[in-house]
Amino acid sequence: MGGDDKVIFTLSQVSEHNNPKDCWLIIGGKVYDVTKFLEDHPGGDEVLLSATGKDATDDFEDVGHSTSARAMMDEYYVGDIDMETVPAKQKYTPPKQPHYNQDKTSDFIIKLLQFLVPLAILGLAVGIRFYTKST
Ligand code: HEM
Repeated sequence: MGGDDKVIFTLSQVSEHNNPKDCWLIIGGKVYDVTKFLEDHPGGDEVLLSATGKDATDDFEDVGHSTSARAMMDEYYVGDIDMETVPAKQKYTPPKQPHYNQDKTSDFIIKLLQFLVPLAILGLAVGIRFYTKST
C-alpha cells in the first residue's frame, strides 16, 4: 500500500544468521548481511562473527571505522531491526547512582515522624478535651 517495502527483523530472526556461511550484523538500527564480506573485512572474520546475535553498534563505533568503511555498509544492508526486541542493557547501560547515607537519614526522619505525628494529634485531642471540660 505505502510502497515502502522496508523489511523489519527481530533480534531472534537476526540471531539465526550467526555462522561463517550466513552472518548478519546489527549496527545503528540496521541489519547487514556480511556473509560475503567476512573474508574481505580488514578487521578479520572473527570479530564480525563474535558481533552477531546482538546490537554491534558499540563494537563497530569503538573501532572508529573510516567514512569509506561506512560507505561500504550500504552494499550489505538487508533491512532494519525492531529495537523493541533488543534488550535495553545492550543498547545503553545507564550509570548506576551510588546510595548515599543521606537516603538513610531521610528514611529515619520519616519513621520518626510516623511515630511523632499521631502522638501529637493524640496530645492535641486530650488537650482540647481537657480545655472544653473545664469551661
Ligand atoms: C558492515 C559492517 C562493517 C564494515 C563494512 C567494516 C569495514 C571495515 C573496514 C573497511 C576496515 C578498515 C579500516 C577502516 O576503513 O576503518 C575495518 C577495520 C576494522 N573493523 Fe570493521 N567493518 C564492519 C563491521 C565491524 C564490526 C561489527 C567490528 C567489531 C566487532 C569490526 C571490527 C574491525 C576492526 C577491529 C578493524 C581494525 C582492523 C585493523 O585496524 O587492524 N568491524 N572494518
